[in-house]
Amino acid sequence: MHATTPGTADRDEPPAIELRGVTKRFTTDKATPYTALRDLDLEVAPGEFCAVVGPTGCGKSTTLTLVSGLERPSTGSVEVHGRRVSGITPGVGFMFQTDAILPWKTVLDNVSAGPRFRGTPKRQALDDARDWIRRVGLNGFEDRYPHQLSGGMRKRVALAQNLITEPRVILMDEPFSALDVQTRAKMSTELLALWDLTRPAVVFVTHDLEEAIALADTVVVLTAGPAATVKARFAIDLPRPRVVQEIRFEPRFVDIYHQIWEALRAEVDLAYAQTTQLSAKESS
Ligand SMILES: Nc1ncnc2c1ncn2[C@@H]1O[C@H](COP(=O)(O)OP(=O)(O)OP(=O)(O)O)[C@@H](O)[C@H]1O
Repeated sequence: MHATTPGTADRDEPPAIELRGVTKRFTTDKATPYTALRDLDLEVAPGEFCAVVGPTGCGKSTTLTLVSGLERPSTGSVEVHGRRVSGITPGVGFMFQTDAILPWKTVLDNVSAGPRFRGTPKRQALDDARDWIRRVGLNGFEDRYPHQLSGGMRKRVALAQNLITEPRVILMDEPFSALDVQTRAKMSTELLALWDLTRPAVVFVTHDLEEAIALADTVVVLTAGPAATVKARFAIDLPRPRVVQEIRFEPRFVDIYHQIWEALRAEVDLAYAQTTQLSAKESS
């Protein structure tokens, strides 16, 4: 695997995302605070698709909340496009496990809500929303309400809601984990095609190493918590465009999977051992 030249990165441009020496402690009801992350460095270039994997509870979501500005680091710095994050970061889109679409609004109103909130005139916002609804494959569903859509369709609405605002950074926390396996792979391929239209930097958190490799330019492996940090970073040299449903059968994909799994396995085992020890202690 060699270093990638992601997206449309310009040599003089600052990284899209840069975390330097980040430690994050949470205060808990116990006497000592819980250190979720320690001395974590992470850099994502403009246009780069970065997947973050690691054992359960290691701090993947916490890393995203620091980039989004929802949480502040205890020490260290977090920058987006060369600016230190303080408060909610503008120009950043989010997609989480549970979608944030409004049940009482139609698809069209959901997708146009963001631009309207930002002051785009109604007609323009509706035209742009129709364009994005078409791009995510929901032509003809503009007047449906979320409860009238399948899980995959709701994810498409959430994608359109994000992409219509043309974010330069998108943070995704297991966005497709609630979908069945086939829909999930299809959505992943569609995500790559849509990402290619505007090439935002993406940080995609997942438990699924196959999904991470199929999507990303770079896979970052975190260590088991507490005090998680970056264990290793792998550049994924699989050609694009990729069809997620098929790429996992390529011999190169299997090679890469083995290499990354070597790094990840020890952390997963450690996290598992910690959890089982903890529950044994609690039940004794
Ligand atoms: N607000 C908080 N207060 C106290 N502890 C927290 C808080 N948020 C997260 N933590 C702890 O920090 C650690 C990292 O949590 P985080 O949700 O970032 O992990 P994760 O890798 O995303 O987990 P998963 O893979 O299970 O989704 C966990 O031990 C969690 O309990």
